[in-house]
Amino acid sequence: MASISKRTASAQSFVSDPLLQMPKITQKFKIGICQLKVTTEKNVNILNAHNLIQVAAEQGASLILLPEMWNCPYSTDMFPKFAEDFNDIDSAPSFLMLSEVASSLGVTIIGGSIPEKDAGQLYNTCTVFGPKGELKAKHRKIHLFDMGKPLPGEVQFKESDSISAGDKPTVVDTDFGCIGIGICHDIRFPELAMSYSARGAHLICYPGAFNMSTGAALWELEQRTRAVDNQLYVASCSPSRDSASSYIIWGHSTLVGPMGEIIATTGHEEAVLIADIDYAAIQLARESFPLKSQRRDDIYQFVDLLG
Ligand SMILES: NC(=O)CC(=O)C(=O)O
Repeated sequence: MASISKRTASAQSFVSDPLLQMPKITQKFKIGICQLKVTTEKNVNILNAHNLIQVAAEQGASLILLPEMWNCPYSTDMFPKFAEDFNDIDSAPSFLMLSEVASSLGVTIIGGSIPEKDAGQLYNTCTVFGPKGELKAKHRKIHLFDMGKPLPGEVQFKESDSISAGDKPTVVDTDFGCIGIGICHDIRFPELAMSYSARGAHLICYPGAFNMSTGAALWELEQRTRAVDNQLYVASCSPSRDSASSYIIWGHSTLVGPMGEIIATTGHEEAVLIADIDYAAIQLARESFPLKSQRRDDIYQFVDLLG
């Protein structure tokens, strides 16, 4: 509890070239991706997340990623019931558990997302904790999952029925590189990934909960595209599948390398995926395909209004 008041929010770091920053960070490490089973009992979900974070750390992971909405079923009527106010940490057990387990295990946690309540609004929010349990960043999902015409056989979903959209991109400096955060539908916006790359991201983490049709069609494709276009690592983490729920989740949490290659993936059951990241692969990809210097800014330009 005492460490909470010392937390600092220091997202939004702006690094011009990730390769120049490499000596200051750990370049080779294991990521642990916890594809968690989510139930209708919040306390069960918290205990389960705690246990699987511990398993990931015991298997050597120093950076641990959780799924979108890991403390709550992915359903707009559930979000208000499971939401936590991070300004009132005594009533925010999910938030508190992440801080405490990061500190007790000495790991960095990209905390998936949970419903956050703040000033009468709800957000779909990812928190990032450093190895002393300090809150390093908070990302509120920017692009809400409001389906237009559903894909054949698909359920309709309108996230904005209960959630408000965030209004800031999030790039955070950690001991394990500069990490951009997007939540699920955020992955469909290449401009966000490009802006993270331009700010020096080595890795973009996407907690997500694609469903059976969007997952089969697009989950892997979107991750590989964001990775290869930006020549960086992409990690995704989904809840596991519950075939009895109203929104059936695809699963298949994955790590993709900077050439768009799948380094590790899993099926739809609960799993702890451990995979190696080596940022030297970013340099290799960029040496083979020096896209940055080959860009034709005289013909087209990417304008990052916040950059
Ligand atoms: N949770 C989501 O944002 C779901 C999504 O994007 C999808 O395609 O499914």
